[in-house]
Amino acid sequence: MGKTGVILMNMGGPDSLEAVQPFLYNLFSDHDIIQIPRLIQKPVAYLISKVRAKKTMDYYRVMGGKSPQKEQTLDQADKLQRALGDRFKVVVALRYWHPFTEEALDKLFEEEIDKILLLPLYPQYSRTTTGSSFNEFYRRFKKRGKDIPVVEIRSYHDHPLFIKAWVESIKEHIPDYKDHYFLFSAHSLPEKIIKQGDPYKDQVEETVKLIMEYFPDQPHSISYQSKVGPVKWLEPMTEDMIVKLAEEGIKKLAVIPVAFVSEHSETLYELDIEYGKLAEEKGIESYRRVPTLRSHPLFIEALKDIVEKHA
Ligand SMILES: C=CC1=C(C)c2cc3[nH]c(cc4nc(cc5[nH]c(cc1n2)c(C)c5CCC(=O)O)C(CCC(=O)O)=C4C)c(C)c3C=C
Ligand SMILES: [Fe+2]
Ligand SMILES: [Fe+2]
Repeated sequence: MGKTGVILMNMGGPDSLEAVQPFLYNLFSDHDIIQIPRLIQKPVAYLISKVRAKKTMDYYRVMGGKSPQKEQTLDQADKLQRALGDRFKVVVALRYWHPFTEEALDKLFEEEIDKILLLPLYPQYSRTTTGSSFNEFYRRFKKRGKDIPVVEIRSYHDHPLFIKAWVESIKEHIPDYKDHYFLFSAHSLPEKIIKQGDPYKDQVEETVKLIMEYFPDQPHSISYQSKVGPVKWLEPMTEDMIVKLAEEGIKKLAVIPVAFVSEHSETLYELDIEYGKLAEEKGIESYRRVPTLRSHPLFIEALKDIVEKHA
């Protein structure tokens, strides 16, 4: 009997400054994340990536020259593999930088596999993230000509252990959390995508509602970060919210990146550096950011439970 393969899926990030432009090219070439007319998508992606790379490289320079997402995802895979044991084989497929889906499949098929589970490291489903990783998987998998059943885990935004992991992590990192206002910050999305039926916003709200059941009476709100380009994205924007809260007299703010499970430019640069500075300028005295879940034991337990229930 073969093993059950588990493919952990994430976005990936540049692992050097030289990788920033090709990483951005891969991202803007993806029709699932950005709808540029197909005929011109690749040349336009090339132009945008060339222009944007300069600014994006500045973020990564400040972060030590790379995104830590790959290391953190590999660590999650390692811990999950140990938790699941030998009947499973866990591999990592990143969408826009190494290890790509093709590399993940090579590694997976070094052994006999009789079932595949697709496990995104995006707790809330969006067709721009999870949907894109699934589509990339099927394109590559089809070419292998293997007749193996595939199970999609679309989201786990409401999984009790995922919620518990956030609750414990908030308490661990901000022991005086009761004095802080909770600002849940999630990656934004173009509003058009939500109007077309993407469940992302509803699922983010559900995650927050379930976390807040453990913190009755704690003042809190949700905002969205990291808008790209000129179209309308989900609001309120995190930076506007920080200014508004400061103006309302909030002095202690805890920012909780509820849609991310590893660190990258959006947390280490945008939340910590950019918005940290903004908060200070606006008079916030305690600006604290809860780390992403990474390999928090309860998060690994959550992933293990999700895999076992789908296996
Ligand atoms: C162009 C449109 C984009 C959409 C739609 C989008 C959705 C989306 N993204 C994440 C998570 C991450 N995005 C990251 C980087 C990043 N994202 C975009 C564009 C869109 N994202 C760009 C251009 C970039 C590169 C950085 C920049 O130039 O600003 C990252 C960080 C990667 C890393 O540093 O390792 C993450 C994580 C989600 C969850 C999401 C929709 C729900
Ligand atoms: Fe993004
Ligand atoms: Fe950003």
